[in-house]
Amino acid sequence: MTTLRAERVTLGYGRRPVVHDVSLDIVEGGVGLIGESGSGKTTLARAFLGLLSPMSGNIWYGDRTLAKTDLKAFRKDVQPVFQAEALDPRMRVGRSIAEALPRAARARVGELLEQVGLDPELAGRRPHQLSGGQRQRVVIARALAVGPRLLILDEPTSALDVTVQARILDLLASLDTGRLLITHNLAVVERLCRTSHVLFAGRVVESGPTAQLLANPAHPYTKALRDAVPTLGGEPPQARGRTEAVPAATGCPYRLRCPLAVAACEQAPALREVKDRQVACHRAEDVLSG
Ligand SMILES: Nc1ncnc2c1ncn2[C@@H]1O[C@H](COP(=O)(O)OP(=O)(O)OP(=O)(O)O)[C@@H](O)[C@H]1O
Repeated sequence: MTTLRAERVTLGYGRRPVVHDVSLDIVEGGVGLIGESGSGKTTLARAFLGLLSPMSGNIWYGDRTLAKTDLKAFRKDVQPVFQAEALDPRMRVGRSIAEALPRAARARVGELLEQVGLDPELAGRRPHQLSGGQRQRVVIARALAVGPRLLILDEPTSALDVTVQARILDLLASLDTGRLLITHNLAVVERLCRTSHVLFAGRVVESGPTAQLLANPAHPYTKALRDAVPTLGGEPPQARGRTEAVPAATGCPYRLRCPLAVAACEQAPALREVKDRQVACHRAEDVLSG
């Protein structure tokens, strides 16, 4: 797999950086980006798609930076899968898919619909005449039309109910493309991504193998995210720290919310290796053993 890689990337809008010094490889087995709203997930995804240039650092595709890559070929290799609402409401879905195909290959629409588990007859419908799950399958078929090596998926199932979501996840898991998946749904990363990165306030605070990271978090924020997932019939999640607190401007950005914050947290922690993780927390060992 040709790797797509961010190297010490800072990204922003105008002159305001919102993603800071992030390094991240899209490796085999799927990579998840987890974090709350506003943490910078979509901004990073836009940079990986070549839609936003870094303020500093580089995005590499194989041995070239995106600035020096043939973007036409790159856009065939790396395809976005966004939410189904992005489909043109006036266009028949078959035409939406055909638009992504080279002229000579337009007959492949039916085949692509079948590949994502849809009846080719549905090509003549408009998006509002399909269910939410069917629309999401159309979005996936459209992304697959150009034969991509890598999919960049932004909340691909968040608008769907749980059973439909499960079937879309089965479909995505069956595809032989690489993937970068953005979500706040931990069950989704667990299913589709072997490696995950947790973003807080535009910084990676923890990276590692998804299963271990969720079973035994090393950063208090990962732990809070995991513990906030309600379980049927389980204890309600306990309030830890102040969830409404804005990121701190100096020191550890999480310290105003963190129940474990100590004086040392006024100094920003660097990402460091702790067991099978990279974690930016002075108290990672305490979190792991806690
Ligand atoms: N086009 C834009 N212009 C200016 N600021 C922006 C723009 N898009 C995003 N931002 C800001 O950048 C920060 C990160 O936003 P981003 O959309 O990447 O977060 P996110 O983690 O994807 O959030 P969500 O889960 O809500 O989509 C936020 O503070 C947001 O307000």
